Amino acid sequence: MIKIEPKFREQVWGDSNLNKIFGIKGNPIGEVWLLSGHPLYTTDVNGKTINEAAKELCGKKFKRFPLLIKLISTNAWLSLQVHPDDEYAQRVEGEPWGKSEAWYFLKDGEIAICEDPSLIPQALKSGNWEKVIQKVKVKKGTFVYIPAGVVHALGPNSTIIEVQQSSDLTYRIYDWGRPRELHIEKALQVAKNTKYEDLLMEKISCKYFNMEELSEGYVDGFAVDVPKKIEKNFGAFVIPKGSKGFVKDSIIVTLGEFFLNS
Ligand SMILES: O=P(O)(O)OC[C@H]1O[C@@H](O)[C@@H](O)[C@@H](O)[C@@H]1O
Repeated sequence: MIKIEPKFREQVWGDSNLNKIFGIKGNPIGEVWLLSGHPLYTTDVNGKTINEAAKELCGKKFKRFPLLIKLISTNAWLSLQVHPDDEYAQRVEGEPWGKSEAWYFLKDGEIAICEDPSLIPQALKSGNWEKVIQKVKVKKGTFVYIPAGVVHALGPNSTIIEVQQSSDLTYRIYDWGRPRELHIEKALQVAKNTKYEDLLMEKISCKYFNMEELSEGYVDGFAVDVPKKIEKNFGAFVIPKGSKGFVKDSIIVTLGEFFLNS
Protein backbone atom coordinates (compact mmCIF):
# COMPACT_ATOMS: atom_id res chain seq x y z
CA MET A 1 0.00 0.00 0.00
CA ILE A 2 1.26 3.46 -0.83
CA LYS A 3 0.46 6.52 1.28
CA ILE A 4 -0.95 9.58 -0.46
CA GLU A 5 0.22 12.97 0.83
CA PRO A 6 -2.89 14.98 1.83
CA LYS A 7 -3.51 18.70 1.20
CA PHE A 8 -5.43 21.02 3.53
CA ARG A 9 -8.13 23.57 2.66
CA GLU A 10 -9.41 26.19 5.09
CA GLN A 11 -13.15 26.73 5.15
CA VAL A 12 -15.37 29.24 7.04
CA TRP A 13 -17.34 26.30 8.41
CA GLY A 14 -14.21 24.28 9.26
CA ASP A 15 -13.39 22.53 12.49
CA SER A 16 -10.31 23.65 14.46
CA ASN A 17 -10.00 20.14 15.92
CA LEU A 18 -8.50 19.14 12.57
CA ASN A 19 -5.82 21.83 13.00
CA LYS A 20 -4.86 20.27 16.33
CA ILE A 21 -4.79 16.72 14.93
CA PHE A 22 -2.71 17.62 11.87
CA GLY A 23 -0.59 20.31 13.58
CA ILE A 24 -1.71 23.04 11.17
CA LYS A 25 -1.70 26.70 12.33
CA GLY A 26 -4.12 29.37 11.10
CA ASN A 27 -7.82 29.32 10.32
CA PRO A 28 -9.89 26.16 10.83
CA ILE A 29 -9.37 23.44 8.25
CA GLY A 30 -12.61 22.23 6.75
CA GLU A 31 -11.29 19.83 4.16
CA VAL A 32 -8.36 17.43 3.98
CA TRP A 33 -7.94 16.44 0.32
CA LEU A 34 -6.80 12.84 0.61
CA LEU A 35 -6.64 11.97 -3.08
CA SER A 36 -6.96 14.52 -5.84
CA GLY A 37 -5.92 15.12 -9.42
CA HIS A 38 -7.88 18.41 -9.45
CA PRO A 39 -5.78 21.47 -10.38
CA LEU A 40 -6.86 23.32 -7.21
CA TYR A 41 -4.99 20.83 -4.99
CA THR A 42 -3.19 17.85 -6.52
CA THR A 43 -1.94 15.09 -4.24
CA ASP A 44 1.25 13.06 -4.69
CA VAL A 45 1.78 9.30 -4.53
CA ASN A 46 5.35 7.92 -4.65
CA GLY A 47 6.73 11.33 -5.63
CA LYS A 48 4.41 11.70 -8.65
CA THR A 49 1.03 13.41 -8.93
CA ILE A 50 -1.91 11.01 -8.94
CA ASN A 51 -2.51 12.10 -12.55
CA GLU A 52 1.00 10.96 -13.56
CA ALA A 53 0.80 7.78 -11.47
CA ALA A 54 -2.73 6.65 -12.51
CA LYS A 55 -1.63 4.34 -15.34
CA GLU A 56 0.71 2.25 -13.17
CA LEU A 57 -1.62 2.32 -10.12
CA CYS A 58 -4.98 1.55 -11.69
CA GLY A 59 -4.16 0.60 -15.28
CA LYS A 60 -5.87 3.62 -16.88
CA LYS A 61 -4.53 6.93 -18.04
CA PHE A 62 -6.55 10.05 -17.21
CA LYS A 63 -5.81 13.71 -17.88
CA ARG A 64 -7.32 14.37 -14.46
CA PHE A 65 -7.72 11.46 -12.03
CA PRO A 66 -11.53 11.13 -11.85
CA LEU A 67 -12.08 10.52 -8.12
CA LEU A 68 -11.61 13.14 -5.43
CA ILE A 69 -11.57 11.91 -1.82
CA LYS A 70 -11.76 14.27 1.15
CA LEU A 71 -12.06 14.20 4.91
CA ILE A 72 -14.51 16.94 5.93
CA SER A 73 -15.15 18.18 9.45
CA THR A 74 -17.58 21.00 10.27
CA ASN A 75 -18.60 23.29 13.11
CA ALA A 76 -21.35 25.14 11.19
CA TRP A 77 -23.79 24.51 8.33
CA LEU A 78 -22.22 24.41 4.88
CA SER A 79 -24.09 26.38 2.22
CA LEU A 80 -27.36 25.02 0.85
CA GLN A 81 -26.04 24.07 -2.55
CA VAL A 82 -26.30 21.88 -5.62
CA HIS A 83 -23.80 20.44 -8.10
CA PRO A 84 -24.18 20.09 -11.90
CA ASP A 85 -24.21 16.82 -13.85
CA ASP A 86 -21.70 15.85 -16.55
CA GLU A 87 -23.69 17.34 -19.43
CA TYR A 88 -24.12 20.76 -17.74
CA ALA A 89 -20.52 20.87 -16.44
CA GLN A 90 -19.17 20.20 -19.96
CA ARG A 91 -21.55 22.52 -21.82
CA VAL A 92 -21.61 25.51 -19.43
CA GLU A 93 -18.37 25.26 -17.42
CA GLY A 94 -15.99 23.55 -19.85
CA GLU A 95 -15.17 20.99 -17.14
CA PRO A 96 -14.63 17.25 -17.82
CA TRP A 97 -17.29 16.07 -15.35
CA GLY A 98 -20.07 17.15 -13.05
CA LYS A 99 -20.08 16.43 -9.36
CA SER A 100 -21.95 13.49 -7.88
CA GLU A 101 -20.75 12.77 -4.37
CA ALA A 102 -21.21 10.46 -1.40
CA TRP A 103 -20.53 10.77 2.31
CA TYR A 104 -19.66 8.29 5.04
CA PHE A 105 -20.40 9.61 8.54
CA LEU A 106 -17.55 8.92 11.00
CA LYS A 107 -19.73 10.16 13.89
CA ASP A 108 -23.39 11.19 14.30
CA GLY A 109 -24.11 14.27 12.19
CA GLU A 110 -26.79 16.16 10.30
CA ILE A 111 -27.80 17.02 6.73
CA ALA A 112 -30.43 19.21 5.11
CA ILE A 113 -32.13 18.23 1.86
CA CYS A 114 -34.54 20.18 -0.34
CA GLU A 115 -36.93 17.64 -1.82
CA ASP A 116 -38.79 20.12 -4.04
CA PRO A 117 -36.60 22.87 -5.57
CA SER A 118 -39.67 24.64 -7.05
CA LEU A 119 -40.15 26.09 -3.53
CA ILE A 120 -36.75 27.81 -3.53
CA PRO A 121 -37.66 31.10 -5.33
CA GLN A 122 -40.36 31.81 -2.70
CA ALA A 123 -37.91 31.10 0.18
CA LEU A 124 -35.33 33.40 -1.41
CA LYS A 125 -37.94 36.21 -1.26
CA SER A 126 -39.38 35.49 2.18
CA GLY A 127 -36.22 34.24 3.92
CA ASN A 128 -38.30 31.40 5.35
CA TRP A 129 -36.41 28.17 4.65
CA GLU A 130 -38.09 26.00 7.26
CA LYS A 131 -40.69 24.51 4.85
CA VAL A 132 -38.22 24.18 2.00
CA ILE A 133 -35.48 22.11 3.63
CA GLN A 134 -35.76 18.93 5.59
CA LYS A 135 -33.14 18.60 8.37
CA VAL A 136 -32.20 14.97 9.00
CA LYS A 137 -30.01 13.56 11.80
CA VAL A 138 -27.60 10.98 10.41
CA LYS A 139 -26.13 8.14 12.49
CA LYS A 140 -22.45 7.24 12.58
CA GLY A 141 -21.74 4.57 9.96
CA THR A 142 -24.36 5.81 7.44
CA PHE A 143 -23.60 6.48 3.78
CA VAL A 144 -25.41 9.36 2.06
CA TYR A 145 -25.49 9.58 -1.73
CA ILE A 146 -25.79 13.09 -3.20
CA PRO A 147 -26.12 12.77 -6.98
CA ALA A 148 -25.75 15.88 -9.13
CA GLY A 149 -28.97 17.91 -8.91
CA VAL A 150 -29.83 17.15 -5.27
CA VAL A 151 -30.07 20.37 -3.21
CA HIS A 152 -28.27 19.71 0.06
CA ALA A 153 -26.28 21.07 3.00
CA LEU A 154 -23.97 19.25 5.38
CA GLY A 155 -24.68 20.15 9.00
CA PRO A 156 -22.53 21.29 11.94
CA ASN A 157 -20.45 18.83 14.02
CA SER A 158 -20.32 16.36 11.16
CA THR A 159 -17.16 14.47 10.25
CA ILE A 160 -17.32 12.59 6.98
CA ILE A 161 -15.27 10.87 4.31
CA GLU A 162 -16.41 12.32 1.00
CA VAL A 163 -15.92 10.63 -2.37
CA GLN A 164 -16.84 12.57 -5.49
CA GLN A 165 -16.16 13.07 -9.13
CA SER A 166 -13.12 15.30 -9.42
CA SER A 167 -14.84 18.68 -9.62
CA ASP A 168 -15.10 21.85 -7.55
CA LEU A 169 -18.36 23.05 -9.10
CA THR A 170 -20.69 24.08 -6.26
CA TYR A 171 -23.68 26.37 -6.84
CA ARG A 172 -24.65 28.06 -3.57
CA ILE A 173 -28.30 28.89 -2.98
CA TYR A 174 -28.35 30.06 0.64
CA ASP A 175 -25.44 30.63 3.04
CA TRP A 176 -27.12 31.14 6.43
CA GLY A 177 -26.33 34.89 6.50
CA ARG A 178 -22.63 34.57 5.53
CA PRO A 179 -21.58 37.04 2.81
CA ARG A 180 -20.16 34.49 0.35
CA GLU A 181 -21.10 34.53 -3.35
CA LEU A 182 -24.33 32.74 -4.36
CA HIS A 183 -25.07 31.12 -7.75
CA ILE A 184 -28.87 31.06 -7.80
CA GLU A 185 -29.47 31.05 -11.55
CA LYS A 186 -27.22 28.07 -12.27
CA ALA A 187 -28.44 26.28 -9.14
CA LEU A 188 -32.07 26.50 -10.26
CA GLN A 189 -31.12 25.24 -13.73
CA VAL A 190 -29.56 22.04 -12.36
CA ALA A 191 -31.73 21.34 -9.25
CA LYS A 192 -33.93 18.22 -9.28
CA ASN A 193 -36.64 16.74 -7.07
CA THR A 194 -35.62 14.04 -4.63
CA LYS A 195 -36.76 12.10 -1.53
CA TYR A 196 -34.30 12.19 1.34
CA GLU A 197 -35.01 8.54 2.33
CA ASP A 198 -33.67 7.46 -1.07
CA LEU A 199 -30.28 9.02 -0.28
CA LEU A 200 -29.41 7.09 2.92
CA MET A 201 -27.56 3.83 2.17
CA GLU A 202 -25.52 0.98 3.65
CA LYS A 203 -22.88 1.26 0.93
CA ILE A 204 -22.48 3.19 -2.30
CA SER A 205 -22.40 1.67 -5.71
CA CYS A 206 -23.00 4.22 -8.46
CA LYS A 207 -21.65 4.47 -11.98
CA TYR A 208 -18.80 6.79 -10.88
CA PHE A 209 -17.47 4.98 -7.78
CA ASN A 210 -18.03 2.31 -5.16
CA MET A 211 -17.59 2.91 -1.45
CA GLU A 212 -17.96 0.35 1.30
CA GLU A 213 -16.95 -0.37 4.87
CA LEU A 214 -14.43 -3.12 5.59
CA SER A 215 -13.64 -4.03 9.19
CA GLU A 216 -10.82 -6.40 8.30
CA GLY A 217 -9.69 -8.28 5.19
CA TYR A 218 -7.63 -8.31 2.01
CA VAL A 219 -8.31 -6.12 -0.99
CA ASP A 220 -7.12 -7.29 -4.40
CA GLY A 221 -5.99 -4.78 -6.97
CA PHE A 222 -6.62 -1.08 -7.39
CA ALA A 223 -8.53 0.50 -4.52
CA VAL A 224 -8.16 3.40 -2.11
CA ASP A 225 -8.15 2.59 1.61
CA VAL A 226 -9.29 5.40 3.93
CA PRO A 227 -8.92 4.47 7.62
CA LYS A 228 -11.86 5.39 9.86
CA LYS A 229 -9.74 6.53 12.81
CA ILE A 230 -8.50 10.12 12.50
CA GLU A 231 -5.10 10.65 14.06
CA LYS A 232 -1.94 12.62 13.36
CA ASN A 233 -0.74 10.52 10.43
CA PHE A 234 -4.21 10.11 8.95
CA GLY A 235 -4.24 9.73 5.19
CA ALA A 236 -5.47 7.52 2.39
CA PHE A 237 -3.54 4.57 0.90
CA VAL A 238 -3.53 3.27 -2.65
CA ILE A 239 -3.51 -0.48 -3.29
CA PRO A 240 -1.96 -0.69 -6.79
CA LYS A 241 -3.35 -3.05 -9.44
CA GLY A 242 -1.76 -6.50 -9.29
CA SER A 243 -1.12 -6.25 -5.56
CA LYS A 244 -3.01 -7.22 -2.41
CA GLY A 245 -3.54 -5.01 0.65
CA PHE A 246 -4.54 -5.93 4.19
CA VAL A 247 -7.11 -3.47 5.44
CA LYS A 248 -8.48 -2.77 8.94
CA ASP A 249 -11.44 -0.60 9.90
CA SER A 250 -11.51 1.35 6.66
CA ILE A 251 -13.64 2.69 3.85
CA ILE A 252 -12.67 1.15 0.53
CA VAL A 253 -13.17 3.19 -2.62
CA THR A 254 -12.94 1.93 -6.21
CA LEU A 255 -13.62 3.40 -9.64
CA GLY A 256 -17.09 2.87 -11.10
CA GLU A 257 -17.96 1.52 -14.56
CA PHE A 258 -18.32 5.03 -16.01
CA PHE A 259 -14.58 5.69 -15.64
CA LEU A 260 -13.45 2.12 -16.33
CA ASN A 261 -15.30 2.08 -19.66
CA SER A 262 -14.35 5.57 -20.79
O1 LIG B 1 -19.97 26.19 -0.43
P1 LIG B 1 -19.44 25.60 0.83
O2 LIG B 1 -20.37 25.79 1.99
O3 LIG B 1 -18.05 26.07 1.16
O4 LIG B 1 -19.36 24.03 0.60
C1 LIG B 1 -18.51 23.44 -0.35
C2 LIG B 1 -18.39 21.96 -0.04
O5 LIG B 1 -19.68 21.39 0.00
C3 LIG B 1 -19.75 20.01 0.32
O6 LIG B 1 -21.09 19.61 0.28
C4 LIG B 1 -18.92 19.19 -0.65
O7 LIG B 1 -19.48 19.27 -1.94
C5 LIG B 1 -17.51 19.75 -0.68
O8 LIG B 1 -16.76 18.99 -1.61
C6 LIG B 1 -17.53 21.22 -1.05
O9 LIG B 1 -16.22 21.75 -1.08
